Amino acid sequence: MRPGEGGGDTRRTAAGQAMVELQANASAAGGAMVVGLSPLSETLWRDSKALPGAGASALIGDVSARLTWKDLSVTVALGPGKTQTVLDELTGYAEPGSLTALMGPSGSGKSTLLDALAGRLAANAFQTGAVLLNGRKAKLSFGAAAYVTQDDNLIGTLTVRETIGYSALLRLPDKMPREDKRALVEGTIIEMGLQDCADTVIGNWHLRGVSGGEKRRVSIALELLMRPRLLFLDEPTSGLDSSSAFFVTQTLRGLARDGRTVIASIHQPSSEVFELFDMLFLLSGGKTVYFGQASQACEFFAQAGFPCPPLRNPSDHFLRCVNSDFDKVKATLKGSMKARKGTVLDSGGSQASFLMQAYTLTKRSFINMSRDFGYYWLRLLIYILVTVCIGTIYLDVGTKYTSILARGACAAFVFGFVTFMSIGGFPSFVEEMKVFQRERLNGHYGVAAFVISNTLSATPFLILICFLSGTICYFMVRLHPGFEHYIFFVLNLYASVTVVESLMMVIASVIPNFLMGIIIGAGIQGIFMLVSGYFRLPQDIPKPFWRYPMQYISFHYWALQGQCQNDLQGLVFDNQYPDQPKIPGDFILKYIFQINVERSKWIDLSVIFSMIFIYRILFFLMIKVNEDVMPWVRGHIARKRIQKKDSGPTFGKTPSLRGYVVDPELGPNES
Ligand SMILES: Nc1ncnc2c1ncn2[C@@H]1O[C@H](COP(=O)(O)OP(=O)(O)OP(=O)(O)O)[C@@H](O)[C@H]1O
Repeated sequence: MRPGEGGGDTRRTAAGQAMVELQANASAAGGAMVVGLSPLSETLWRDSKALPGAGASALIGDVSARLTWKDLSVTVALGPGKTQTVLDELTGYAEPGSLTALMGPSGSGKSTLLDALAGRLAANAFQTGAVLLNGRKAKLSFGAAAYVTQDDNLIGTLTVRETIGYSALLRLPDKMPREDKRALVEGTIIEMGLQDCADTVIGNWHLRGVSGGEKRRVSIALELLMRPRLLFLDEPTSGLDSSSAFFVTQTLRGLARDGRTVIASIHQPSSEVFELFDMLFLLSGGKTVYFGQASQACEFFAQAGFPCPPLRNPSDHFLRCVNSDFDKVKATLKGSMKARKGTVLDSGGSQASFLMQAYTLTKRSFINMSRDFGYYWLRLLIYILVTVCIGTIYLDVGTKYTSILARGACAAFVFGFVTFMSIGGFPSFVEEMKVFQRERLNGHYGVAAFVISNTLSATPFLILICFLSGTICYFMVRLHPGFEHYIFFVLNLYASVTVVESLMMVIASVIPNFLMGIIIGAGIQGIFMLVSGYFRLPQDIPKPFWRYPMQYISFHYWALQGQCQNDLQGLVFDNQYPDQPKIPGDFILKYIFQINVERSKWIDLSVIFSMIFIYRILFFLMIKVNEDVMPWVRGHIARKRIQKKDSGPTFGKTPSLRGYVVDPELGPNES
């Protein structure tokens, strides 16, 4: 039995079994029914733009996707006046029910061709030529076509079933009954052969989960939920051992046999994997080397004088040989390009409402955090440990003369270093950010739902962490006695930790890279700490830049100002010498710590809460800017570069295929 399988969830197992039977019945009936769905869902299923055609039969016929591309060229802008032709006048097609392999040496343009066909080229890349869907020019978008990237961006703490289940809730229409969504999830699990690991977690750095091949299949399953008619996969077998690669490709072949059009870029498949492909598009230096039946490629190469030696893997052989018989391919294709005009594929993003998205994202994020040892449990432990250390060092700090500095240092450490530890949540934010980008819950609502869910899901954990560690610290150090002072201390701690989290999320939205994000986050916080008023007194901090505006945008400054007031105001301290009068806290605040006692500590706290709000808005805006504005800016810059290049000298032209001499044993050499 696999970990997590348990055997307790008999209902699910029964549902799975039912789906197998239903699928078998459906196949027996020629695939004429949409398996396991109620009449309402069946109608929704057929009517919905996002769910075009489920099951084998629905895909074949008027909703099938026939993709053709003609004289497709892609040029990328590399720098001022520098461009590169990555794809050079490629022509080809992909039929419904077929599995097409895009093959070629590294850098030959496989991923670029896949991106161009899927309509997701980088902003600095420009495409000419036509990509036709069922004989018409159409923008391929989410829902009509699915794209599985090389990276499996999944949440490591969720099981396979949960991962697919949440994705279904996030994207399928609210009107579809839950049981039908569940049936669809179970059907997809079966379709992708994931039954055995359905209750196993995906896995992450500290959690052993499903295998690499199973992860790939989960990524494909997530895209299949929307029943796309066209499926693009970028190197679906990369990083897999030969048996996993075979199984993944076999699954893709099964999906193609259900009437889908499946196109996958693949580097160097084994002969068994290669045999599973129907069509082969072989590229070299951005040009077509071979396009046709994969099974006839060996013969084609043999006729051209490059027979595949016995026992050699055909794909190895093809990659070594380069054939320039492009005209023949073009002629073969001429007829197929005149295919009758068919249905325009509808596009559509998530069909779930804003509330459903916000609710599902919050629940999923909450479950993820509660299972994520690093984000929550380890952090809780370290917070408690550190606050016990603080409590021991400043134990019963008292009101002696030396306690004045001790109280200030204690506050600076708690609101500087302890809140700084919130940076530990960054890997979790990056993971969620990447999953969000894969899910493409586009539009203002999708982004708003993501931002809200992030805030809501983290709140209970942060409250608990701050309540526990704040209470330990407050009572061990014996800070200013009184309920109001205790509550202020805990709230100030909560606000400070949350504001750091919010800042880190803004950083994650711009730089979704663990190491870089943590270094940048640590740097920003270090600077904020420096101007907090503890390391240099507030009025001594140089005015331009450091005081205005840096000090005022540093949340450490507001947290420390508030806490010092909370801790010292109303207390009386011993003087340096016993014969001198006692020193009131207000005097210390005003003349030693240079704190404005006229301003209420609650105002300081409100400023931090406002900062949390501002950071969340900034988080929303950054995602929108990244989604909507940045591609436009990059595209504009690249266009300018290409225009400059066109009027200047030529650089970086891809070498012509005709410039190659082919040695059947050694492969191509440039002459
Ligand atoms: N947006 C881009 N900007 C700059 N160069 C690009 C861009 N897209 C592709 N290229 C260049 O085009 C060439 C082909 O890249 P592509 O990723 O399509 O190749 P590939 O065949 O998929 O390679 P691999 O098998 O190594 O992934 C490479 O030299 C790459 O650097």
